Amino acid sequence: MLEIHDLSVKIGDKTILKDLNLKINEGEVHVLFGPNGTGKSTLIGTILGNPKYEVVGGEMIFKGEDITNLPMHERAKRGIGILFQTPPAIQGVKLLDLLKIIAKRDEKEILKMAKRLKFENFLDRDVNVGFSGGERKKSEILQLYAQNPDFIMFDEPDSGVDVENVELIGRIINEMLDKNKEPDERRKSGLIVTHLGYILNFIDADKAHVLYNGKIILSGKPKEILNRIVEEGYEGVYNDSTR
Ligand SMILES: Nc1ncnc2c1ncn2[C@@H]1O[C@H](COP(=O)(O)OP(=O)(O)OP(=O)(O)O)[C@@H](O)[C@H]1O
Repeated sequence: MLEIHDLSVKIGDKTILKDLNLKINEGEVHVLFGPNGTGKSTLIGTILGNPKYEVVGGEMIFKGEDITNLPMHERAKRGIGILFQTPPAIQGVKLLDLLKIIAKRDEKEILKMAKRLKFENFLDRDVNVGFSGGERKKSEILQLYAQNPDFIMFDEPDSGVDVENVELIGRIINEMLDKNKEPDERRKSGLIVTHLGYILNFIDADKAHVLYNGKIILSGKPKEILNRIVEEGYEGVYNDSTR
């Protein structure tokens, strides 16, 4: 679904990502770990097409098409979606009205999902205005569910969410990524940035990567990678990778 070849990205005159390679097949969910400031949000923003990030080398191929120079809305049209770390509030727009505009699913399905998220009482409120951290996450999940993109990036879906809701959100993300279907019926793919990995108890992730100083230094099974990070720290993992 998504192939990234030798991607290098700058912000201003600072190079953040260096010759990065990543391949996420249809039906796969990948996890991205890495210390603060290492370029995780930069990678997500670059895939999304945020003009703040300047691609100075390499290419991004999505569903066989080179999207490296496509504007953001064209990428969204092709099925790239995101759950932001800190989503914006939209004064004067009711959540239900926004959902109706962006929906690629039946309204009944969306209302059912709102109930599952225990969020039906928020549909008449302005989008994200005065919402708590966890409520914003639910609002964004509901918007993503309505949009139904094929490739979804999650930037710290567990930040600011309590234990009970991490489980609920994790299970819903798992379903949105087709993980409750048989492997050969899965059509969605995802990339999840998480610091603590707790949400991975509820999401069936296929592969994890460690991003360090703008490069992927290690890839493997999510639980094994997480254990290594906990045991050795990022610096230890990096030192091992250079031996
Ligand atoms: N506008 C900017 N000007 C200069 N440097 C920037 C700018 N925006 C981001 N950076 C730098 O780019 C680097 C990568 O940032 P990025 O947000 O991608 O890291 P991250 O891995 O997502 O970090 P975190 O885990 O803390 O969210 C950081 O050193 C950051 O300071």
